[in-house]
Amino acid sequence: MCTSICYSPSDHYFGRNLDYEIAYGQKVVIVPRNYEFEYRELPTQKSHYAFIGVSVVNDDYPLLCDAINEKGLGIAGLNFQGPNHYFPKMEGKKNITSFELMPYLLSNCETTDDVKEILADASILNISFSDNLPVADLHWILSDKSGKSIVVESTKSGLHVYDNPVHVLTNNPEFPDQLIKLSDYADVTPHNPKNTLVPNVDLNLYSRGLGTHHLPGGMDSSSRFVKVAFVLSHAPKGKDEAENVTNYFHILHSVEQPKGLDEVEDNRYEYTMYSDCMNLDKGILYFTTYDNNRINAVDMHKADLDSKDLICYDLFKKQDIEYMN
Ligand SMILES: C[C@H](CCC(=O)NCCS(=O)(=O)O)[C@H]1CC[C@H]2[C@@H]3CC[C@@H]4C[C@H](O)CC[C@]4(C)[C@H]3C[C@H](O)[C@]12C
Repeated sequence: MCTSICYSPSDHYFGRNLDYEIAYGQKVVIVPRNYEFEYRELPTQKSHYAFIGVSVVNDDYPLLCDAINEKGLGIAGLNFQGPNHYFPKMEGKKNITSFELMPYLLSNCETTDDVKEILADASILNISFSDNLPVADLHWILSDKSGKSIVVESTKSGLHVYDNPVHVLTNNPEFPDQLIKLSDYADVTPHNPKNTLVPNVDLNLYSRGLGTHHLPGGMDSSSRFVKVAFVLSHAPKGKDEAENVTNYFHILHSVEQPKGLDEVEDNRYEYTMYSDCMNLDKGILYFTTYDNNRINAVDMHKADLDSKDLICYDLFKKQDIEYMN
């Protein structure tokens, strides 16, 4: 499972929890403007917008999990096994493979409106990157620095682009169904509830936080969708970057998966491998990992963005405890 959000207190902060049981050796990667992209069915691009994100690097190619570009557009891919369907090559359409979608959109778009325009005549091509890598069944959330979010899903009925008013995405079911389920929790509130159950009885409201009593807490995709939508929509605005980044991680970590709770096969558990927070306005990527709670950061603007070569930084690090005595 995964969870992605866009938090917009003033600047816009985009990113995700990557929850899985297999580490693919992800790194923080900067793709500079002159790194050449050869696409399977689209013209080669010698230069494009620069971007930064978390990526598997295979044969010097960035297989992105999530990233933002220098114009303030962010995109993350989340598992969508089941409803997902990619297509054979379609004449008269832009055929984009699923692993090319993120780099292609980040290379060419500034906003989610640009993305809608580019995808109007596109189809997601059912081709794997190489014989030893599976085709990943994904859907995508995109946000931009105007604060808009959209979701892109390719299903048997075609390619769909939805406006995303709650600025969150998890996994199945299809996005419109996730939105409908929110209604079941419409009365969840940060306030202590008013007793409308037995109004003439003086109930002892025995705890703080009873307004959230019915908030789901499961590891499953719809529970995380509802919970993070609630946490995000009530998150305070910080007064500076550090406070906003701190708030952001508290929102995402409210739906993180500790090891041991989500068994995917005998004795194998999915857990939150990393969480990242990318400032769409400033081009900075912050991250924490399962084994390292410290917030680490990479600023794309401190790198040579006119280069031709990928720039990589380690993501998975050891725990870093400050012993005080
Ligand atoms: C596993 C992750 C989703 C996590 C998630 O949502 N877990 C819910 C499980 S569930 O919903 O409970 O079943 C996804 C998200 C992005 C993916 C990479 C995208 C690039 C590349 C595409 C290639 O084609 C295959 C290899 C490749 C490196 C991909 C590996 C893997 O697929 C990644 C990491």
